Amino acid sequence: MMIVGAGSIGLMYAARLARAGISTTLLTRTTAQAQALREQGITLEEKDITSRISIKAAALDEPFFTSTESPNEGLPNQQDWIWLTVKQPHLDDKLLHHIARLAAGGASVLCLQNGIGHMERLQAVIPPENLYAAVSTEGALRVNETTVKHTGNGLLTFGYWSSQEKEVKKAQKMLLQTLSLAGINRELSNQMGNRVYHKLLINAVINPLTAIYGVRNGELPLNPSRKRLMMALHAESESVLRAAGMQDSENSWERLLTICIQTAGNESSMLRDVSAGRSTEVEWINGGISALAKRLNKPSPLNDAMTILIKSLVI
Ligand SMILES: NC(=O)C1=CN([C@@H]2O[C@H](COP(=O)(O)OP(=O)(O)OC[C@H]3O[C@@H](n4cnc5c(N)ncnc54)[C@H](OP(=O)(O)O)[C@@H]3O)[C@@H](O)[C@H]2O)C=CC1
Ligand SMILES: CC(C)(CO)C(=O)C(=O)O
Repeated sequence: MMIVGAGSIGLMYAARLARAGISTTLLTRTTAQAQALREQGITLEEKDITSRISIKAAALDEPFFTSTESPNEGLPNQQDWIWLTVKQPHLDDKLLHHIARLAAGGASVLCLQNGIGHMERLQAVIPPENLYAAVSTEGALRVNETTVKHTGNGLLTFGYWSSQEKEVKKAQKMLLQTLSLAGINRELSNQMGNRVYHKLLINAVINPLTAIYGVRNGELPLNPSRKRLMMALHAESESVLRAAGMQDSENSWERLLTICIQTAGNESSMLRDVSAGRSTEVEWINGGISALAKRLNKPSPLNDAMTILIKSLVI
């Protein structure tokens, strides 16, 4: 396994895979983080136990990964999986180029981003039979360069991004087995577009509103005015996503409220980004819904407003 992006989700999955004895390499942005990981391993904080796990790590632009003299040396092969665990704003042309190069030997690419828009960009550089979308409901929070907290158990759902691809390949079976060996709850889906839309609907409501009001997920529906705004944003987003092809969205409002309760103590990722002054994923969440609405000739005033409001909070 090769995991690109040693943040919350990348460190959490890398630690659990490596702990199960699965060969795992973390590819970081900085050489300093790769060196710290090589020296100290990953400290994984779980509910009852904290463990230290040795890990292989390198910076993505270290000579080993960028060499043009022996371009295929050390690169992943057809049996391997490359997990992409960076955030949406990180996925620039340079990183896409790196990913394409890493995957040139036929490795499968698993993309764990929330929001929409990234898969279309990856589709331009990765063949459809090797490109997978994933939706994770696990919770993870990076404490520092080598320490991560596993904040909530969940499920990793993955499957081909292209609906044309049907064959269950050896690589998928291998990943299912590997995840099971690592104690990671997982399922294979042939409806990833739909899964991505369902997660998007949740993120489009909880993330911007918790960030604007500065509240944890559980507090959001407790105030009646905030709850009315949640309902209106949910109705608009659901209507756009249904028009775009989302299925099985009955009871999605109740599901949204259940997630607020299940993750009551969480600060949403957007609230955390805004508080830390980092760029957010709003452009790929509410901005993604606005872009779909525009394409479908539908109005999306609330999603448009969320995008502007969140962007104005991070200068
Ligand atoms: N955290 C969670 O619980 C969940 C997150 N997700 C989704 O997963 C994705 C990742 O989230 P999360 O882990 O929280 O984000 P983080 O910001 O914690 O991690 C992103 C990591 O990507 C690294 N990165 C950025 N650019 C590059 C690059 N060019 N090369 C290598 N690494 C790079 C960053 O490095 P640096 O720090 O050095 O800049 C950082 O370590 C997001 O789309 C999020 O929505 C989905 C479900 C749950
Ligand atoms: C589901 C939710 C809202 C949990 O916090 C999330 O995915 C996020 O914070 O990005």
